[in-house]
Amino acid sequence: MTLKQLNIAAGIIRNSGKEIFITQRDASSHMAGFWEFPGGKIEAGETPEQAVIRELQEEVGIDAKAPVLLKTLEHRFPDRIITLYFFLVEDWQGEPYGKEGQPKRWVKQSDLKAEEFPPANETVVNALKNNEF
Ligand SMILES: Nc1nc2c([nH]c(=O)n2[C@@H]2O[C@H](COP(=O)(O)OP(=O)(O)OP(=O)(O)O)[C@@H](O)[C@H]2O)c(=O)[nH]1
Ligand SMILES: [Mg+2]
Repeated sequence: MTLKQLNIAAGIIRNSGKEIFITQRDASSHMAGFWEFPGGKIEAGETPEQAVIRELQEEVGIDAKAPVLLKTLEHRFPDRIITLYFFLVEDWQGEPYGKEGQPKRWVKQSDLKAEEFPPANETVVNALKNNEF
């Protein structure tokens, strides 16, 4: 079996109070029940930046301005290999909400918990916790 290769762009939406907006993955999805930075698959012909802007419109209803690429990493799951592009979003229009009905919350950056996220997020979540970004 060949592994599925996916490219994903995700947005770390951070407000001026150093809180981050996270959403919970649907019960029927890959990594169900884990919390995530909203985002999704980069489509053919899209740059990672274009993808994160589109995904944030679709999933949380904001217009992200000037997302900044923080980190790119690859993670091998048993059934797939994903390349993740994590963008910091500190400037946007609108108020983020769970546009697809998904649970959401704002969490203080220092209170993020790596174990609430898919394993691929560990280094980024720990870097945020440690104020490296
Ligand atoms: N959005 C997002 N996906 C993540 C994160 N961490 C992580 O491992 N993933 C994985 O990356 C993939 C993201 O795909 P997705 O399901 O969000 O894709 P999508 O929004 O395009 O969904 P769709 O295909 O249902 O339309 C999933 O396999 C998910 O488990 C994260 O922080 N944010
Ligand atoms: Mg998604």
